[in-house]
Amino acid sequence: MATPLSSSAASAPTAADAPEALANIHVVCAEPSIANHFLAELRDKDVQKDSLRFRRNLQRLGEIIAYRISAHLSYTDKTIQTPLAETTGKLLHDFPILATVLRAGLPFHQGFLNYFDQSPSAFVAAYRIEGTAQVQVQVDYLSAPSLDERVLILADPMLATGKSLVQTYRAMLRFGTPRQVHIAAVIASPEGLAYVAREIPEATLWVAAIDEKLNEQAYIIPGLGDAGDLSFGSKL
Ligand SMILES: O=P(O)(O)OC[C@H]1O[C@H](OP(=O)(O)OP(=O)(O)O)[C@H](O)[C@@H]1O
Ligand SMILES: O=c1cc[nH]c(=O)[nH]1
Repeated sequence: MATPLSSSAASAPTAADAPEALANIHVVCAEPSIANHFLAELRDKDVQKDSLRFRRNLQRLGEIIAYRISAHLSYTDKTIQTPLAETTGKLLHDFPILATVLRAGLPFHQGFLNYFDQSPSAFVAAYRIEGTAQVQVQVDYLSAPSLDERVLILADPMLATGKSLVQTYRAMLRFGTPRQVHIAAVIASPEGLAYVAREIPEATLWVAAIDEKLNEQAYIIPGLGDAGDLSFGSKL
């Protein structure tokens, strides 16, 4: 099912929102792991010249967060016959629906799909309208299966103001009510993360890192720049 959607502006998040005070937020790079290495490469303007590596690092962080989320899903015992004996395996009860936001979401999404290989996907075209005083997001196109009673993972690498994720999620609810919601990003601003946590309290949030702030153009500082352009080339 594919539906064109109209634009709307959500109320602006403020820096006074403190994500530290909010439960349900997992910060993957808070502990040492290879995820920190992938994130450091994503941020490095010299390494960014290699767009293949940039996309692959987004994908690898998608894989890592997918693995972390998998610990929160349900499994069913199944009898398995090996070549030598019978044993019991645990199979994922139902594969989550994987939703992402074009364009920058695509490599991150692929990381989730690498692990949740039987998952259906949902795609949203959303973009920030340039030249407005406050960030406004246009949601143009949404293609999704039924979300009723499913686990939904909504993944977008950059969580700046949080408006893209909040508007995308609201638009997606036209396709049903999920029983569990996970929202994943690579880099979040403190105010954007607090905004998403406030507007979507039913979601568990997963981020690789929480950065310092947004700049006047609502870009994340230090951030990594424009994830869509770095993945796929600059827009006109
Ligand atoms: O939290 P927000 O303030 O809404 O910003 C985040 C959005 O910005 C990026 O997309 P972008 O608008 O750069 O589009 P692109 O992927 O097409 O380059 C990113 O992938 C998010 O969708
Ligand atoms: O810092 C930001 C903010 C929005 N989108 C990006 O790609 N980067």
